[in-house]
Formats: sequence, C-alpha cells, structure tokens
Amino acid sequence: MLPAVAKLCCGISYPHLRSMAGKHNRSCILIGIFLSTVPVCLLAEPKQENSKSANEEQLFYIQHGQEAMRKALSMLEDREGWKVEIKESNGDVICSKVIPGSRTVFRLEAVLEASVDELYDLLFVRVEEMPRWNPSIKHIKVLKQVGPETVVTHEVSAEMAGNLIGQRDFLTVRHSCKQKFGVYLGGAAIQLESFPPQAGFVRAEDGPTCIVIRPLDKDATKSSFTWLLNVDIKGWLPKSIVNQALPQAQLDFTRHLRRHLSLR
Ligand SMILES: CC(C)CCC[C@@H](C)[C@H]1CC[C@H]2[C@@H]3CC=C4C[C@@H](O)CC[C@]4(C)[C@H]3CC[C@]12C
Repeated sequence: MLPAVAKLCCGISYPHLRSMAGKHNRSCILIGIFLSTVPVCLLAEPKQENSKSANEEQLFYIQHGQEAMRKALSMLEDREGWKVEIKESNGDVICSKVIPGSRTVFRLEAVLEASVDELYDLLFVRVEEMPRWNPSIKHIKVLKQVGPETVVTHEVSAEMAGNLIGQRDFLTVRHSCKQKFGVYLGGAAIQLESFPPQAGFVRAEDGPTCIVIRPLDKDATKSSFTWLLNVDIKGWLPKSIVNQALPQAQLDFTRHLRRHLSLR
C-alpha cells in the first residue's frame, strides 16, 4: 500500500524525485515524501546486479534492516494515538504510543545544532566511538560491515546508579539511508548463532526502530531529529518502571549528544 502511494506520488506530482531516484545506486533507494511532517519512505528491492554479487547472508541483513526501517517509518507516519509524555524547556518533546502487543514506543523530536552529515557520521559511521561521549552506553562493536549502508552491531548499556533496570545488551542490524532530504537510520534485533546471549547479561531487543534526521535551515547547520525508540528490554519489570526509564534514556542520549556537539 505505502509503496504504491509513494510510486503514485513520484509519478504524478514528483517527477523530479523519480528522475533523482535513478541516480541513486546500491540497495538503498529510498524516497522520502513529505505527505505530512513525517516522510513516507519507499525502499526499492535490492537490485539484481547487487544480489548476484552479494551472498545470501549479506542480502538477509540488508533486507532485515530495510524491513525494520520501513516498519518503523510507518509507525512514525501514523499520527494517530500519540500522547505527549514530556515537553522540555529547550523544545524537546517525547510522545508515547501503545502499539499492538501492548508495548509502548516513544518518539523524541528535537532540534540539534549540527548538519545532517555530521549527525550521520556520529550516529552511524563512527558508531563504535559513541561510548566515549555517551556514558549511558558502555560498548558498541560493529560485528559485520555489510556494505556501506548496513552493519550488525553489539551494544551494551552502561550500569547506572539508581537505575532499577540494570545493564542490557543488544544485537542489531542497522541500516542507513542517506538521501537529499535527510538521513534515515533503521534497526532491528537479530539473533546470531555465533553471538548468543552472554552470561550475566539480559539480551534486550531493539526495534523496529528508526532515526530521521533532516536539515532545518538553508545553511544546514541545524537538523531536526526524530527518534522512534521501540525496545523490549526483557526481564521481569513493572511496566511503569520501564515506561519511565525509556523516555529518560532518550533525554539522556540527546543531552549527551548535544554536549558532544558543543565541544566540537
Ligand atoms: C536499561 C534501559 C533503560 C537502557 C536503554 C538503553 C538504550 C536506550 C540504548 C542502549 C544502546 C543504544 C543504541 C546504541 C546504538 C545506536 C546506533 C545509532 O545509530 C543510533 C542510536 C542507537 C540506536 C542507540 C540508541 C539508544 C540505545 C538503544
């Protein structure tokens, strides 16, 4: 349905987008169309030439990542049913929504003083360096680099005083898509036989999740940052505690990111 709508829009009212799409190569052809404030993203199937050269395993990761991004974007696109949870004085807003299966997801919207490229670099390309500037994250390792747009990562959250939840680890496929209108970072948990849950850690499951970064002003020194946090942190915990800790984790993340940006 969504791709059909998007194709229709490209063909009829966005011919420049259609011609642009042809200029993008690789598996990641994504067209964000601003039907509302959140884009509808169209992900093309990986191209034939690509699938021939990439082995099946790589294709599996790419498709898993693309699928996560597509699902997360369609959650963001649905403007119904969001409840404002937190409004910060700096303009950051977090909304929540209960999705089928009774999990609560959180959407943070913020404006960051950095270009889309800078944020892409910090949050995707140099993801392993994140624990250096974000004390909520203990460790991030890229386990597999599946082409320039897709990675498999292992993350460990930091132990925090006063945090009732405790450390978690995550195994995630992260897929990125960089295009003229901004950057999309999608992800979803995966399981790897070669990387089973570690003793002493509760393996949490991230995703389908997505971060959308778009340029705000003409000189592109500011970007809008929309982050759908959709995580099953596992373990036996009261929902009330989890649903308080997660938006707090988003605020902390954004605070650390801003501080890091201010030190450049
Ligand atoms: C115990 C609970 C409360 C802690 C939850 C910690 C969560 C919020 C942390 C742990 C690992 C973190 C992720 C680590 C890596 C990335 C990849 C990057 O491209 C975007 C941010 C993102 C996706 C982080 C988002 C926040 C994250 C999921």
